[in-house]
Amino acid sequence: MSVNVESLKAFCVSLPKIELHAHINGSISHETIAKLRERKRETKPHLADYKIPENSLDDIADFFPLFKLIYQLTDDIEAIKLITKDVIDEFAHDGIKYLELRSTPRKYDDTNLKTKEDYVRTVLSVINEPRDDIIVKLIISVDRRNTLDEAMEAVDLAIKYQNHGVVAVDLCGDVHAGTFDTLKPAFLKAQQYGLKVTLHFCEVPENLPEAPSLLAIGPNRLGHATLLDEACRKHIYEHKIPIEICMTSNVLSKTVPTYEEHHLKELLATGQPFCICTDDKGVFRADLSDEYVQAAKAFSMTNTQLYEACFQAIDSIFADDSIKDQLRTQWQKWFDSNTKYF
Ligand SMILES: CNc1ncnc2c1ncn2[C@@H]1O[C@H](COP(=O)(O)O)[C@@H](O)[C@H]1O
Repeated sequence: MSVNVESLKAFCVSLPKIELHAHINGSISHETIAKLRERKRETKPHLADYKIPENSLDDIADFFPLFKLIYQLTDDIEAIKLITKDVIDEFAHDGIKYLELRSTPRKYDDTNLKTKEDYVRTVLSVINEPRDDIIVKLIISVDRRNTLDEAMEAVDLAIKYQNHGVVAVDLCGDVHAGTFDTLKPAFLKAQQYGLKVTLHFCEVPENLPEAPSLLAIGPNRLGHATLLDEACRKHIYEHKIPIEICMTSNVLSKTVPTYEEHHLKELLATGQPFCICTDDKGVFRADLSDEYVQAAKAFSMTNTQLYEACFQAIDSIFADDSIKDQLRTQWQKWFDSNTKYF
């Protein structure tokens, strides 16, 4: 099928969309990186020419070290405010109406970002700025490299700020590092306090042995779920656990060979719940509208199917039912006034 990519892209931008899997520090655009470099010109001259390298990954293992430099640019309160604001503005500009950002709290002795609580409060101060074009919530990430004490600290912050925009906790980080079982008590505590849980799941085959332990806690969503064995597939499908799909991230980090071979195909065919997401739109240089374009091209999705993909994702958000209802009304209104596309 030949597709007019320009009009497909315009449609995908105009489509009201939901983003549920976006790491703040991986989502920083090149324009914002330039602003960050400028801020640090005197204190960190070695970063004066820093750019996020393009198409540089031979393997997903090459991805995680990128943050050693990105974090040097985002190590103070003003930088965290700047990146959070710019990332939200960029998502809003791309037609996202509901956004769950996620981030791993950090602290530094030699900047004004003295505690992980400072980090969370700073991100929330921006997320909670009133605006009428987008709703934003926060998921607090626990890094696989964390000790249990560090994971508990992150979860305690999530609990403390649960009524101020935090909706869930996430397990993320270097897929070859750490073990879930070490961190599991922290996730169980989060659940006891009513927080939702999403877990990066089987991005690489080496994660399969711990998969039963991850599934046993009853996660509300899973990130990626790229390489499933039969037992995982059966569990996820029976429990209809929504999957956060990040196609460009998977293809560029080479955990999936091509868009056409992406496991979204199977979710579409079997009617499983999913949400198309960006993961790290700065590093992978693809907006959410681009991800919809890729899905449409790879799986010959019609405009109606793309709209339905966005609409069904509302069921998987972590905000409460009143927000879900509000979004469904907003989507329906958009649909009614955009019949030209269908
Ligand atoms: C490619 N797939 C992925 N798999 C696992 N973890 C990922 C990831 N992409 C990003 N992160 C996690 O998010 C952090 C950056 O954002 P924040 O500092 O938290 O805002 C990275 O350090 C990594 O731990």
